[in-house]
Amino acid sequence: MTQTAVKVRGLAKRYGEVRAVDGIDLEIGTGEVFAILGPNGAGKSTTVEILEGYRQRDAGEVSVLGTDPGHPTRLWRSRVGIVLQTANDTAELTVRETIRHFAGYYPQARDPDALIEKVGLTDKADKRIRQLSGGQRRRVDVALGVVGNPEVLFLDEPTTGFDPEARRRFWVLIQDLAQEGTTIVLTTHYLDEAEALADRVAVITKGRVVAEGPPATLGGRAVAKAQVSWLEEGERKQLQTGTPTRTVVELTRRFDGEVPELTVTRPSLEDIYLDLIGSSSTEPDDHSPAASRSRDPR
Ligand SMILES: Nc1ncnc2c1ncn2[C@@H]1O[C@H](COP(=O)(O)OP(=O)(O)OP(=O)(O)O)[C@@H](O)[C@H]1O
Repeated sequence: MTQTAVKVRGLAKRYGEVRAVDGIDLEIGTGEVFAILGPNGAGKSTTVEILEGYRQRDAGEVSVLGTDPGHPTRLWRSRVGIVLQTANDTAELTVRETIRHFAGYYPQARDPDALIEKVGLTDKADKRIRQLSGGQRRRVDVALGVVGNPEVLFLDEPTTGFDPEARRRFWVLIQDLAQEGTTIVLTTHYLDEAEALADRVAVITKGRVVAEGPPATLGGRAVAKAQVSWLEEGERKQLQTGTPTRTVVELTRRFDGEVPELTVTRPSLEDIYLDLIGSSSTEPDDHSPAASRSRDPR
């Protein structure tokens, strides 16, 4: 890791009796894409909202770009990008008007039309926000999160409601931003998204980090046993093995060539994730604190 963009030590936050965040440590390097995974109610949004400066913590140390988000300055805010839940305060403005309007708040804003193109809304640029579909509005939200050219970008479930093509387009946008050196912190329930985008992931359950690492090696994934499966005398056979190549060689000899319906698989990120969270998922309350946040970036 080069420089540290986000540092969290012993972070804690309670809501009454609920320990939403219960001693989280994180360190995210400049330019890293970091995904926070976890079941509903695990404490992801609370953590991200504290990092964004939208929620006060009870305990712990937090630094984002060297500043405590509990005491944000105006300059710090202009260096941090946040994708808020869809708000309706610009519903009567067009996509272009909205993005131009918010670009005006930032010293080093992106070119609004280039950004509209990047999020795939060029043909909707002159439509009013209220005329857009849910997924299209979400793309406007993402555009507003990056319009200020932030050094750190926080994305809380950014692609919920996107169609598959919009998700892929969003991934390309995130990869572009990462290439430009933007540090990106995202929460997601899509494990393929974490796998495609993240350099490292942290899995949170009940307000604690239970595993952390690159998606390819998380929770011992890289050294987990492979499953070899084939068809023999009309029956599906399966074998868990740490040496799948040797097994395949033996099978090839035995069958004297092609092994019927041979597959070799290793645990997916989803398998590992489900193992990690076990039965510890907590039920969500049906409130959405983020929905009431203001979009004004000042
Ligand atoms: N404003 C609040 N008041 C009271 N309890 C809250 C509040 N916000 C969150 N909680 C509780 O804190 C816990 C963590 O919630 P949080 O929204 O951080 O989880 P999450 O991991 O983001 O969940 P999800 O995946 O469902 O968005 C949950 O038990 C939730 O019910």
